[in-house]
Amino acid sequence: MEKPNYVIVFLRHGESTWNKDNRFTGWTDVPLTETGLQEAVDAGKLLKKEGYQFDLVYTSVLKRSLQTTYYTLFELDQLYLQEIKHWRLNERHYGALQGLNKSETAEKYGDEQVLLWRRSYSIPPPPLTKEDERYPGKDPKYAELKEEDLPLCECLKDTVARVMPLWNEEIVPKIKEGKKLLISAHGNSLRAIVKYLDNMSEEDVIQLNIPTGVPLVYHLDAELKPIKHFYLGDAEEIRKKVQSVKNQAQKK
Ligand SMILES: O=C(O)[C@@H](CO)OP(=O)(O)O
Repeated sequence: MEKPNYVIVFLRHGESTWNKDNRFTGWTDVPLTETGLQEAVDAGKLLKKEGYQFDLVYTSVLKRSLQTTYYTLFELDQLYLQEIKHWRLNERHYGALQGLNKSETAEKYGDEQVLLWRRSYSIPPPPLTKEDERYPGKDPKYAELKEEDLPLCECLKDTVARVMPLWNEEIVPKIKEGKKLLISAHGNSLRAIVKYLDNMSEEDVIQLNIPTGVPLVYHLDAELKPIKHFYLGDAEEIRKKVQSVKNQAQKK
């Protein structure tokens, strides 16, 4: 088997309160549930058991990713690590869908429309207005951002466009320095990175669903091309978790 030049681990946050309520979340800053906290602890235990240690951590600025990182690093006994919190790793902005129940939205607009909003590459959800309370320009977390960087909604293509500058300008140099990185983020910001790394087609990325709280390991060659990737944990459990993400927007 080809020996990797670099190893990087991605982690989607554990279950959030809005995952549990089955609502479109995006940039809404909701916390983890008890189950989500436990998923983060379990991810840390698993990483420890498998011998993973990190040099540096990247997270989004949303608390479900920050809480997950904290509990995971606690189990790894690596809370001392430097943690870079960056808005470019935030979840995809779900626009005016944020707050709506996914299956009720499917009842109203149909499964096909909701699948396009959730998983298509270039069809954005309906946008917010700048007057909307949910507009990121009203949130002090984003006070330093330029107006053109504040989304009203995003399709996955838009998320790729905002994640990639961080990937190329900051994360890639760190990988090349030999730093072992943990990237703690979200279902769709991780889909954006995985699409790029695996050079997935716009059609194939529709089928990509990333489960909560399961470490996703990538082995990369010298050019940072993936040699292989795999989830840590029980294959059947992971299959069920992926399936449940996929089915979230089914009509009741
Ligand atoms: O609501 C969201 O922000 C995301 C992740 O929870 O949902 P989906 O899997 O439907 O893209």
